[in-house]
Amino acid sequence: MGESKVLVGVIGGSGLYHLDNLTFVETVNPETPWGFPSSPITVSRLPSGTLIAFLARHGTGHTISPSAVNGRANIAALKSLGVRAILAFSAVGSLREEIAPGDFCLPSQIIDRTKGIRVASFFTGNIVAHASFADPFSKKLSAWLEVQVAEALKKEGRDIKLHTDKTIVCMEGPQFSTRAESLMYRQWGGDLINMSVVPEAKLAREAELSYALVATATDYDSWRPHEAGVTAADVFKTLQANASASRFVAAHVLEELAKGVADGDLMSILTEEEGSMKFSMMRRSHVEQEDPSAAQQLEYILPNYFRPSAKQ
Ligand SMILES: CSC[C@H]1O[C@H](OP(=O)(O)O)[C@H](O)[C@@H]1O
Ligand SMILES: Nc1ncnc2[nH]cnc12
Repeated sequence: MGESKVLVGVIGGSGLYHLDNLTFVETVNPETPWGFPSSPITVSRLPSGTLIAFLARHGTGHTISPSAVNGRANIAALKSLGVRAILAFSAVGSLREEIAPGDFCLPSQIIDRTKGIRVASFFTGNIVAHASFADPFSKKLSAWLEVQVAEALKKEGRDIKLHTDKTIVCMEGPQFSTRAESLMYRQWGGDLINMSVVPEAKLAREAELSYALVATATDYDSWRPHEAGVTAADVFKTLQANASASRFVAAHVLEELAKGVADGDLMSILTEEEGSMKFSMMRRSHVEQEDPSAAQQLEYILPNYFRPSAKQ
């Protein structure tokens, strides 16, 4: 990898275990203070020369259930490579008639229905922080993606629809929802449902990384009257086609991002969240009770605040 840093990380979800058209550079498997990521990370070079990192959320053989994904290790490992922004892909159920299986979506809001069994923060020791999460996806990155994903889907040529500004429900799983839950999520304003975006988006925010989700619909979940409820077989039917469209979209988006960064006009998108944790921490400069091991762990993701010389 030499001196060059990896600017963008891609997290592949169900069905998306690798990307296309990239020049392989190396595979790395950093051990973070929170353990190893879900899969070794593939570092590749785009045609323009920019490096990107790819990580399979459920492992390359899809061996990790959504509740067992080590989100902290995944986010920390990507950050340790120099990544500033994450493009995450996810297979989702649709809670709306107009979002059909095969459609793409860039959500803007999350309803968290995970059950507290996933570790959802880097701040679990005696250093307390409350990250701002009103807008869970990076706004500039999502707005830029809207244009780029639409352009990519047009080029792809299969007339795939793109929806924006939607709300995604993240449930615990691994079982799918009941009909009553599915109907309730619609009443709550949910448009999509998955099992993965929490805590990934929360951890990315704590690590000051720009984060956006590219969701691809695989099914109508279980809210439609007179229709059978969703099964894994339904999801598998569209998974391969969605993954191939996602690879096409990723190739286009990453190349455009690399061009923009080289021209100097996109760096502000990649660094949108940088500095956002500065006033989120309850550290009091006159209190010397901070656990040095907690500070040392946090230095891995937030070196600007936790390098020994950076104590505020
Ligand atoms: C295979 S259906 C349920 C499974 O698919 C989605 O995974 P990902 O978000 O990683 O694409 C969903 O969140 C569930 O984990
Ligand atoms: N219906 C659904 N519920 C939760 N996660 C999903 N991923 C794909 N389809 C899903």
